[in-house]
Amino acid sequence: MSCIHSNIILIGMAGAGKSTVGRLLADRTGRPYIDTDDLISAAGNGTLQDILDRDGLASFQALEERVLLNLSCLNHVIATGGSVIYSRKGMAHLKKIGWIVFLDVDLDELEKRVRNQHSRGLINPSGIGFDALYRERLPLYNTYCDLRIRATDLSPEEICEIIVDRLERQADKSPE
Ligand SMILES: Nc1ncnc2c1ncn2[C@@H]1O[C@H](COP(=O)(O)OP(=O)(O)OP(=O)(O)O)[C@@H](O)[C@H]1O
Ligand SMILES: O=C(O)C1=C[C@@H](O)[C@@H](O)[C@H](O)C1
Ligand SMILES: [Mg+2]
Repeated sequence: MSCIHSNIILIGMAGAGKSTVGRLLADRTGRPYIDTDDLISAAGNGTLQDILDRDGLASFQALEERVLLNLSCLNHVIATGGSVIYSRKGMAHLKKIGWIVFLDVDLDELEKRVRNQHSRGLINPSGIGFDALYRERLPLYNTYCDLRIRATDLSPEEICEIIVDRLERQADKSPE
């Protein structure tokens, strides 16, 4: 989908900076900001880890899918949870309503940022280590994205400017 009038949707691993960049990008582009993790927390009455511990993985993923399918906004910035790529239906819906940007951060940097792997509601269906989880997910993030940003050595502000620049170039190309 064209990015001009649609949502800008950030995907990537836990710790990639989706929420940090998402808030900046919302301010910079004057779009409202939504974080699907907040919607899951509200719908599930607890932190992500509470919901996982209380209801189990399958229920968490069903709730996440419902949250994604219920998104009907336009022109928002949407930060997602790292696990959205496990929902085929959810991702098909996101592709319809927005322009998907993958924040691609190297494993070494993610490991430095994600210290609380066992309490942050990490979705790990195969029960593997963080490095294997990264390798399992990488092809999925790449498959679903419209734009990939190699974000490892960039500040949130620099990432935000790259996205804005792409948006503006897209706007220049569109017919009146
Ligand atoms: N570009 C960046 N450079 C350095 N640190 C960053 C960058 N972006 C985010 N961070 C830091 O990394 C951590 C994780 O960021 P953030 O919560 O935005 O990630 P996320 O992708 O939303 O993760 P999750 O999937 O868990 O919601 C935070 O401590 C944040 O300050
Ligand atoms: O990457 C993940 O599996 C997730 C990380 C959490 O921060 C949340 O975004 C959500 O629980 C999924
Ligand atoms: Mg986040």
